[in-house]
Amino acid sequence: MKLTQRCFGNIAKMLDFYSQFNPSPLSIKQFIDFGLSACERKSFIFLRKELPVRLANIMKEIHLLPENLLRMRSVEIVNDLYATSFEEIILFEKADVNENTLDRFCQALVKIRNRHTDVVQTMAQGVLELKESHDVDVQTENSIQYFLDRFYMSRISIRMLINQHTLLFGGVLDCHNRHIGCIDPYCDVISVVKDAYENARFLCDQYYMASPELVFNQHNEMEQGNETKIVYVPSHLYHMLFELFKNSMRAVMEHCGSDADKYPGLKVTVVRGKEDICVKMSDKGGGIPRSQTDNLFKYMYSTAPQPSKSDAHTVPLAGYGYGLPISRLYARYFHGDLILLSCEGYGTDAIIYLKALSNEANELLPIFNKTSSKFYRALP
Ligand SMILES: CS(=O)(=O)N1CCC(Oc2ccc(-c3c(C(=O)NC[C@H]4CC[C@H](C(=O)O)CC4)noc3-c3cc(Cl)c(O)cc3O)cc2)CC1
Repeated sequence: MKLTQRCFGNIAKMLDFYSQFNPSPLSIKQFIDFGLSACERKSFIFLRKELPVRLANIMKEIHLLPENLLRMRSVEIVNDLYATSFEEIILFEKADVNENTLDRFCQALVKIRNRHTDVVQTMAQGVLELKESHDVDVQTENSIQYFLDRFYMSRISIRMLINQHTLLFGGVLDCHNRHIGCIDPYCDVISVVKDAYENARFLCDQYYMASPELVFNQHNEMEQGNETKIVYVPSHLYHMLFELFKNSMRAVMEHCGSDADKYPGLKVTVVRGKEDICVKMSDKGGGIPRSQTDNLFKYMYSTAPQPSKSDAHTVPLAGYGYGLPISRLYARYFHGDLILLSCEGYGTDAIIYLKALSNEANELLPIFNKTSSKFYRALP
């Protein structure tokens, strides 16, 4: 049954109910402290309210999108996925808290996570469908940029909550694993840098038959001489670094030409300060004009026909067009950032800023309210 038919039923009332609550941001410290106490009942009671709140907040924004985007087939598919998941979660609203309920809840979370696996690509397809069927003015493009940043941030946060619960209580316990859910309390930044480099280098070698070397150093202002560790989600850090390495390698190889006998290395500097941990990646890939830098973060600018699976090996370093904007969302999710400083004619520095202290690394969550609604209301 399509969303529209369901929307006139009970779901519309429940959406209004849950969207009146603001999402409750958690810090990495709270995730860790909760994970160490590991009480499944408490987690269930928190999530059976918080997940519908986060889903309802972003669903209300989806419904405010410009008609011509909302009617794109792929956007309708995403809309229905969210409605289905919302309906499944609110079934637990008044459930008895017992073993059976807790098991069914875990299973429901896994089912929801799997259902939403391809949402990034599906939404990108929706944007492509809009570009190919309508003229998109600057105002609409800006509203799509605003919405997608909030939509993907919401998705990152919902998957974080689901992953923590299913990893902590989903049954596969590995007592040798020091991770708390998907968080590593002692994440070694340099080892994630090396992992991301090796995987990006593999793709670069496949396509260009060569790749730039990695040169790295670290400076620990707080514990001189010690390696930089952070309480963080390694997979988030890896995603950001892998994207930046692909971009730097592509720039260097294209700038120097694939017949060069030597390529300028990629320099990575990791700095542990009092408040920030910075990971700076510097390349001599020729850089981009300042006038073009912002475009690299634009979903509409970079949305291109998705490489088919068979093409994936032909242009391995080009993403679906969302790699960089979503990497910036991962950095911002726990109150960090990702910035580009390019010098046209020379090269580009990309800096990832992360919060050094886990109690300052708070989730940054989109909130549906009059302000955000106004942003959409002006749209045609
Ligand atoms: C949306 S996405 O996330 O999916 N994604 C964004 C990334 C894009 O691929 C790339 C990759 C590299 C570059 C690039 C160039 C470059 O290409 N210069 C040469 C052109 C300079 C303008 C010039 C013009 O004026 O048009 C035409 C040549 N120079 O410096 C970089 C660079 C960029 C990033 Cl972000 C970086 O981290 C490191 C870098 O060295 C650009 C684009 C795929 C899509």
